[in-house]
Amino acid sequence: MTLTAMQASRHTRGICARAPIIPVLVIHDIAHARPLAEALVAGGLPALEVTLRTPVALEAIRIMAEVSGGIVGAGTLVTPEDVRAARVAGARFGVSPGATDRLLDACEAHDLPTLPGAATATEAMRLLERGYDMLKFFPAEASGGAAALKAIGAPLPQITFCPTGGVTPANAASYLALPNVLCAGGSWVAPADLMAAGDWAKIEALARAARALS
Ligand SMILES: O=C(O)C(=O)C[C@H](O)[C@H](O)COP(=O)(O)O
Repeated sequence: MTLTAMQASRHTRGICARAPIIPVLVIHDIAHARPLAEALVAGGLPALEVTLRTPVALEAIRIMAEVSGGIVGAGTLVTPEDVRAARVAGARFGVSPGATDRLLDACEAHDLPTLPGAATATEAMRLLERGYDMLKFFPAEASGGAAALKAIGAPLPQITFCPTGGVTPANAASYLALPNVLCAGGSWVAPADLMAAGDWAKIEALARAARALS
């Protein structure tokens, strides 16, 4: 089967509607995969983005996909090979910092609903032309933050975004208050030091606090 862009956006929209925050995860130790996913899901954040930035990322996706209640996706999709590997590992959605036709062709061919990245009105319009209306706004803070996204939303209200990159507990609410934002991505719910310490209870508490954002 081949996924259309509109089907993909409908799917990623559903995932983004599940919780206000999608944790952006950088996993170095495969032993962290399962307890991390369990803590985040228990804290109320079911959609998890595992970035393909570490050697164990694909194996982590495989393990986390077994955690009940979670929806595990692959981040940092850059090449068609990333898409294929993410799909084989069991990723149920993809996230990319930007978008190219080759990457989107691969996502559609492999049935991987994807949240493609855009940082400008032109990039967002190109993706909309292709049928994508649920996008990642990246890098959110460096691209002007909530003010920029609000301005983009005025002429392009049909596009919904998941801002990611520099989103923190302090600024998340300013994004989530915008009508064109469904959720935001952030790495703060799974800090490297808490993961290294195996402090899953504290990570669950961070997830719970993120879940309460609106
Ligand atoms: O690798 C990817 O595809 C990404 O998704 C990049 C992430 O969006 C940012 O690295 C998250 O940024 P922070 O929340 O500021 O740490």
